[in-house]
Amino acid sequence: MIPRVLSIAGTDPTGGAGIHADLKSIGALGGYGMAVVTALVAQNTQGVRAVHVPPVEFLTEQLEAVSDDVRIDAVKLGMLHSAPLIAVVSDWLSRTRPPIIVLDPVMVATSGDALIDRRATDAIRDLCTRVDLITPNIPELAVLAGATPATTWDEAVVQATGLASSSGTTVLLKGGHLPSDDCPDAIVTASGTTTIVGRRVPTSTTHGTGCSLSSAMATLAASGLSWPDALVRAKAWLVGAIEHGESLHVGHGNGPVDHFHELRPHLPGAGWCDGVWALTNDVRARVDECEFIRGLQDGSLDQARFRWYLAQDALYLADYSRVLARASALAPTITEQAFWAQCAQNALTTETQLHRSYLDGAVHEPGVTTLAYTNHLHAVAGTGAYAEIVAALLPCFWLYADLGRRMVSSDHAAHPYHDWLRTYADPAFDEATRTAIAITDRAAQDAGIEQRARMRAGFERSMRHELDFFLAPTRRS
Ligand SMILES: Nc1ncnc2c1ncn2[C@@H]1O[C@H](COP(=O)(O)OP(=O)(O)O)[C@@H](O)[C@H]1O
Ligand SMILES: Cc1ncc(COP(=O)(O)OP(=O)(O)O)c(N)n1
Repeated sequence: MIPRVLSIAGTDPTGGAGIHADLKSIGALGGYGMAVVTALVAQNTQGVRAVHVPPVEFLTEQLEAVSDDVRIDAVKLGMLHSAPLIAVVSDWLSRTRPPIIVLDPVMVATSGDALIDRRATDAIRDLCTRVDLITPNIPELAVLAGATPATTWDEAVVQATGLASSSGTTVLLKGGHLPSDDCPDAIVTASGTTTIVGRRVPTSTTHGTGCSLSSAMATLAASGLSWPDALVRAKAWLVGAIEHGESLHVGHGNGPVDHFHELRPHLPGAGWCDGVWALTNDVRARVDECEFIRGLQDGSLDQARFRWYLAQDALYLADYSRVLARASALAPTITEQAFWAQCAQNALTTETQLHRSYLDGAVHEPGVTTLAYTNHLHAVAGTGAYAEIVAALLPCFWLYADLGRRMVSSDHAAHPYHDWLRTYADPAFDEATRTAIAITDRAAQDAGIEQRARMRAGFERSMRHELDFFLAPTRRS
């Protein structure tokens, strides 16, 4: 039987959170989604602008319109906004008695905006005793537990166990807000904890993850899974959705996740780049953590090390430009030919202009890591087909555009590396990166299995060379 799942929540016109995320999540996990709106929220990926709450009588009308006609297998409660709305929902739950009720005690959005009336907290606490699963994030757990927000997983487990005991129900403890490299979640009852380990995806596309997880849990429980089994499945799906979020290109703040990422493998090659990008998550996490990148971002990087890096990068770009020209020569269309030719020229002009502004004009010798990277690119260009060449070229675009986009928040006119930060956060560079990704996706679509494997190997190797390139300046004595 296909579970009929009702979301009672607020809206998000950009489709990332609230009932929109709920309906997508319910559908993605095999349920039939329905929705009753509690509040209309003018929000986007950057924040909440306004909240409009229709009269409470209209909430009752909506709830009864559904329950008078449809047999409901599970209910997910999201943004309930204020005590009068909670009273209406609570009364309706007592009368209709849905078999499964999941409460996401929504209080604050990722942007920091309040989504609940301060006086409603007591009503939410009371509602906790009447549901089957509560899914608070770390700040919400602290409010419900009457404590300060946990800073460690062990502390959070203690708070969740207390909440499970006081409310007499099950708590899904979420590790998203903890400052750790991993991202565990757990099913916590008064008598024990089942932890489901998970890795943390280094991304800002996490808008609506709480809404999505709670709706997924309601849907999976209504399909017959136990809470721990439902969490294993929901978490695997959600991590994939988070990983694919960036390719949606929705908004300029914390973007949404891609709820339907599991539906796309039937498109051969489509999303190929996203797949290999995800395969290099670990390497990119090491780039983020390395001394050079941290120092570049906060301005503490030693100037001599930066100049050495730039000198190596100028040598690298001269060779990179030759390989871009080779891609242009092999391109199957005039448009792609022109695109790569333009990139080859930019590598020699726009990017090296930045280098010249910092360097003294002295001639430098390529270091071992520079030679290793350019040798790899020339080897692919010498023997590989067009698809393999563009795949090997891609990490240099994508990694710098990604770093530029994420690091620009640290930039200011007096930042010692202002020009570098500005060059790679340039929207034109981001646009060129998207074109390179689209071309590589198309090339992967036309490639056979073996050629796609070579593309993948070339992409991964280039990404490892990128990491070595950033490690080299600080490894020198
Ligand atoms: N960067 C991330 N990588 C992987 N999983 C994440 C990440 N951020 C959040 N999650 C997961 O998303 C879900 C929601 O978590 P959390 O952010 O704690 O709640 P909320 O979205 O309600 O603030 C949890 O399953 C959490 O583990
Ligand atoms: C209408 C609405 N409901 C809930 C939220 C918060 O959603 P959540 O899943 O906790 O995601 P973040 O906003 O924390 O990313 C919302 N924003 N809007």
